[in-house]
Amino acid sequence: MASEGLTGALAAVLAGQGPSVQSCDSAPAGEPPVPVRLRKNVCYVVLAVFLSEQDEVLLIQEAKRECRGSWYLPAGRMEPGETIVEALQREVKEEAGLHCEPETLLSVEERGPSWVRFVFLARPTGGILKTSKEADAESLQAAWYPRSSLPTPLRAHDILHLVELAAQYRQQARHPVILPQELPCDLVCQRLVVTFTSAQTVWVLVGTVGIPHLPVTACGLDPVEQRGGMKMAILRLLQECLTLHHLVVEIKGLLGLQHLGRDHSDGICLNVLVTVAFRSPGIQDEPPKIRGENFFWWKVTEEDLQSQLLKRLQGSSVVPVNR
Ligand SMILES: C[C@@](O)(CCOP(=O)(O)OP(=O)(O)O)CC(=O)O
Ligand SMILES: [Mg+2]
Repeated sequence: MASEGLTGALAAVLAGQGPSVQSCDSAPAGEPPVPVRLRKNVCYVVLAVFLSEQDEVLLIQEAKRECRGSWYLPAGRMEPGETIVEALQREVKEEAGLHCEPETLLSVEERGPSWVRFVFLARPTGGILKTSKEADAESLQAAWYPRSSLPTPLRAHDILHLVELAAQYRQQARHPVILPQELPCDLVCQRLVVTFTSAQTVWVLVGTVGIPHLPVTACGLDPVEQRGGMKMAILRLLQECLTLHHLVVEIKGLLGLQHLGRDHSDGICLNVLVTVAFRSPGIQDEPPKIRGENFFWWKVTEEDLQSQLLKRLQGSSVVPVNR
């Protein structure tokens, strides 16, 4: 029988929130992971997609020598001490002249745990659009363009997919609003909602060290985990308790994001929905066996929680995490 705390934690994570990270259930071999420091061993980037009711996209013209004159979405590297939303609002003001509010996370992109980009759908809330008269080192100007005819050259074509994500979200929101929760964290880590479903029953993997909790895996900044991406930390934890070769593991995406930024707390915790299923198509009514004492399968029987979880699973109602 799960504790009330566990039910509350799962409900909070499904609502895009979540408890602050107390400890990790899995970490890279060797030295304990060092606290991350922005601009020292991690780089976080924020990027805003503004899509007007007239289906126009806000683009900025880059001033940097290496991409001068090319067009891109307002984006930039976070600075120590700021929250993710403060960084987004600063970059949009600097590059486009506008005040803004984030509507929701659209996507999280990673090139390993030391480079993570947070992509937001955002809306303008004031300010004056930057024209070429206000050109400076941050950007030459900003302008709205029809989504069907963006200017060239683009700094990089990766933004085309992001603009499409925004248009799809506007057309039909596939996931609830998900915004960063300001909670302290020292590492780049992932809290996992690992599920096994059979008929209309769903089990969730629970860590037993300390009080029962949703397991947390710390991401390493070593070359192996950099090359393998953030999924390596998830597979490492699962390998510690399950026999993966007869299972299919699917990392569905983000349920929530936790970061503080202030007080040198530069870590992030991604709350990630994961499914495990047996490779063999036979009907498996029970979840796969767990090795050791550090985890168990919790059958979610609380009706509302179970239906919320099944709904998220069936609809893949999560923010995509892409490499
Ligand atoms: C790194 C980017 O996602 C763009 C954001 O970084 P900038 O080069 O625009 O940084 P700032 O000078 O802080 O605005 C592009 C990439 O290749 O990742
Ligand atoms: Mg920039």
